[in-house]
Amino acid sequence: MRIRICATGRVRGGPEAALIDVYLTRFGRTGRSLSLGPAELHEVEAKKGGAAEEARLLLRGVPDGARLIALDERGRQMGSPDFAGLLAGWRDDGIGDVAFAIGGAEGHAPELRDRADLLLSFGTMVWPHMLARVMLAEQLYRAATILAGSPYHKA
Ligand SMILES: C[S@@+](CC[C@H](N)C(=O)[O-])C[C@H]1O[C@@H](n2cnc3c(N)ncnc32)[C@H](O)[C@@H]1O
Repeated sequence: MRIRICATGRVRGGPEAALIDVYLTRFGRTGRSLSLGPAELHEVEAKKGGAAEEARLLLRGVPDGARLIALDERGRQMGSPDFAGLLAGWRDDGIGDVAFAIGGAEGHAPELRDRADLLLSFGTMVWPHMLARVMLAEQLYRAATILAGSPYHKA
C-alpha cells in the first residue's frame, strides 16, 4: 500500500526536512516486508487563492481511489497502535493508496475536509506544518515497527 504525503510549501534542507527523510527512509525499509510503503512527499504551493486553491492542488496529488486522511487539530485523536491497525486494515482490504493532506496557514478548506475519509489530530494544539510533517513521518515509521513486532514502540 503506497503512501503519499500531500503537503503545502516547498521545503529544501533544514532540520525538519532531514528528520522527515530519516523517518520515511526507515518506514520504507521496515514497511517493505509488511506491504506498506514506500511513502513519497508531494508538495504544492498555492501562489494565491488561499485554502481553496491549496485544497485544489492537494487533491490533485491524491491518487484515484486512495483513502485520504487530512491532518487537522480538530480531528480524531488516536493512539499509535490504533493508527497502525487502521493502516493494516486498509492494506488487508486491498486499498492500494493512502494519502495524507497537511494544510497551510489557514488549515483545510471544506472541499478537502469533505473528501477526507478521516480527519486526524495530533492533539488540540496547533503545530507548524513542517512539524506536522515530521510527526506524521515518525508515526508512519512507528506504525510499521508496531506491525512488525519490533521493540521501537514501548508503550
Ligand atoms: C499551522 S497549521 C494550520 C492551522 C489553522 N489555524 C487551521 O485553522 O487549521 C498547518 C497544518 O498543520 C497540520 N496541523 C497542525 N496542528 C495539527 C494537529 N494538532 N493535528 C493534526 N494536524 C495538525 C494541519 O494539517 C494544518 O492544516
